[in-house]
Amino acid sequence: MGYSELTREVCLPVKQVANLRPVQVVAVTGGKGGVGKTSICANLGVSLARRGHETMVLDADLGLANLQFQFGLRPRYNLSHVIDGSAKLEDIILSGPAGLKVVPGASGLSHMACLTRAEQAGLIQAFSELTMPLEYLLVDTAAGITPEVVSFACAAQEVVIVACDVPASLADAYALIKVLNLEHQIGRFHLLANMVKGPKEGRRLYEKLLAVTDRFLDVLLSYFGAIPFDPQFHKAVQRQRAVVDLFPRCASAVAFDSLAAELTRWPITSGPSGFLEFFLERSLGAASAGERSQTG
Ligand SMILES: Nc1ncnc2c1ncn2[C@@H]1O[C@H](COP(=O)(O)OP(=O)(O)OP(=O)(O)O)[C@@H](O)[C@H]1O
Repeated sequence: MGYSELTREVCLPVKQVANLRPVQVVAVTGGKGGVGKTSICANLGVSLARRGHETMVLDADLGLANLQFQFGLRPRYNLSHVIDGSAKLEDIILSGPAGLKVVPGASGLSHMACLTRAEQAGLIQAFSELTMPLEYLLVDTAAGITPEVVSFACAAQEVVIVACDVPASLADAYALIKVLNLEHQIGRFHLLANMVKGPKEGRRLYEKLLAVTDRFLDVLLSYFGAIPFDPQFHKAVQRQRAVVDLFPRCASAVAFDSLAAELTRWPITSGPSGFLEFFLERSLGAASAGERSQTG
């Protein structure tokens, strides 16, 4: 099915794909630019893939995509071709390190940064058509609190907030959590502290944010973990390689491996969330299979 048909179909009831397992969809966001969302998505994705999990990363920074550069990939087709109908989603997926699947976004196309709601919905819905085996989808969002960032966060089951220990990052992280909670009823977030000096600083950063969210919002903010500031990390980014691939024993690579292990312990929430979701059919399929096994 082409993209335009999907866009037209988006308000219709979805069909169920019962035999495919649900996909854990994790949005990586943070409000402030430059806190490390893209490189975290890339390295967490490779770490999950290296642990043997079928993993895909999606560059959802629609106007200024750069996830593919983390792997030195030069895609011919990207999401803009899916949206204009000249390519299908499955045809633009690239293979990265350890078999990681990479969905390249478009760069330098201003119209991509302001998709209509129907286009955003069609894009999210297009993932439900993929029939390949998949366990994790990591969604690298743009900076800011734009309608796209909000749509992609709402379409994921888990939202990871990346923050650094600078006032602007903490303020933006709080503002994003507030908007997602008060305007979109998202109640569960995971804090990932990046570029910290050590584990204690990561935890302190979490506690600072928690003090504010506990005081003013009704949300569950859990601590995902920390990634240290690591010159090797930056070196790997400059060489367009994943740090977990290039320097697997350096401090940040070790942190990514434990974060990947931690992520695999998160329960998969299946069943409709009330929002348009990535892989909705698989989720509905799993929910109805669960009902069948309970009643059967
Ligand atoms: N833990 C770290 N140690 C050292 N450098 C880091 C670390 N995390 C990120 N960086 C560096 O910070 C810069 C910004 O990272 P990145 O592009 O991933 O951020 P971003 O949040 O995706 O940015 P944008 O909002 O522009 O999309 C990169 O040069 C990256 O190498």
